[in-house]
Amino acid sequence: MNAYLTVDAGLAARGVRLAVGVGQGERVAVMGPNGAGKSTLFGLCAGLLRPDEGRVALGGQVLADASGAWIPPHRRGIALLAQEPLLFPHLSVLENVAFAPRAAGAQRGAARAAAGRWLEEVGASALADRRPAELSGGQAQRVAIARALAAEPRVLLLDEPFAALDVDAAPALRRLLRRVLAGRTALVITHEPLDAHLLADRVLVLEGGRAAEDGSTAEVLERPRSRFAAGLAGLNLLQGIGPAAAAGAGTSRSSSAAASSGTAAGARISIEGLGEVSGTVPEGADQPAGGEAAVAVFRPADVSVFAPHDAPHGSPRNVWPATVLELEPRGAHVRVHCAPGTEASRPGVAGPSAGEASAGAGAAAPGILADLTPAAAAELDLVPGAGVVLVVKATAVSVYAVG
Ligand SMILES: Nc1ncnc2c1ncn2[C@@H]1O[C@H](COP(=O)(O)OP(=O)(O)OP(=O)(O)O)[C@@H](O)[C@H]1O
Repeated sequence: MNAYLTVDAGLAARGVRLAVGVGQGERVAVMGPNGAGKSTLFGLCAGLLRPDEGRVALGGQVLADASGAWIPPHRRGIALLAQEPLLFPHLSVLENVAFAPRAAGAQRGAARAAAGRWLEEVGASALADRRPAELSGGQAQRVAIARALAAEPRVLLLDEPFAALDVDAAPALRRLLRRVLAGRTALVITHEPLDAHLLADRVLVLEGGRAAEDGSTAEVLERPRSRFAAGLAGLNLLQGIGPAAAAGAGTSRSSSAAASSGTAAGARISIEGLGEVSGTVPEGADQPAGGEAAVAVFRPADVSVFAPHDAPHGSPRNVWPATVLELEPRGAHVRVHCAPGTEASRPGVAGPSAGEASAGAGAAAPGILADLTPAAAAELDLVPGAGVVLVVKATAVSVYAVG
């Protein structure tokens, strides 16, 4: 791996084993559910944790390895910006920022001059003489950013930089970070897809202590491979497998099947509890192969909901009986959470048993979200437990291999 920062390391006690490379000047959004290993990744980089497997290296220098090599945190050239600003309460804002160049050996005057420049950079010059207790959350975070940058770090680690801020303070800080992170090597833990788009070139999704997805921000959020990333992007994602070789289609299924039809590459995948799902293979994605892992991805807004007796028939549509689990008002629309399957499953659509359906999302049959107008939801008289039929056109479903 030709990377500037390399974390090919693990901590067995935490069930974390990561192999991640970050290029110089690359900005990576680190995302994942609670306990996925995001903080552990930061701890390994910053020198707060020692790996018991593998190594962490920066610019060709080993920072830590399982055999005991160890560069202490303050000599790594890695700055960690925590959720809380963590300023020294007894120092002025200027002195807080000057602390980093001072610690690196700069003379007092030079350190204060550098601090002044960084405060200007983050738009906080007017705060120079205040104490941290006299700052708002947003102001304190600006000062913390100036202090992190004043250390001239080789790598900047930001742990949910807006988490502790008022919603009002976040947009300005987001703009500031977008500007100051340009061209820097940075990792940002965030739960916000917006931040992944604005602050990062790449998204790394961790799940269960492993990297589950790693790709350009657009790729991961527009063509997710995991349910977690699909959820971030506000998309439905059903996991399945490519079809067994279709009758008469030979054994090798490739994009030639679609190419020969002269239309967008169409494909079907099999989903446990739902049966076959039809969709199209997006440009650049891989055609699902027989028996290999594949996903079907579609927007909640593309899911139509019908009363059971009103459902339209015929291809090229996906038609799934389902049970309403929950209605979630979301301003201009209502998000309907559904579990596919009812006792009265339609012929040709293999629904899960009622028991599976009531287990809801996360069970064998995954949950499906549909966005309706409030008027449509009212007209259908939707309530939790109601039986419905979900219909999604094949053209609205992306299917692709994720193996
Ligand atoms: N101090 C600790 N001691 C032992 N195990 C820990 C400790 N902190 C975290 N873990 C475990 O290590 C694993 C990774 O946790 P980590 O804190 O890195 O996840 P995270 O993605 O940062 O989660 P969150 O979003 O909740 O902060 C989890 O299984 C967690 O339970």
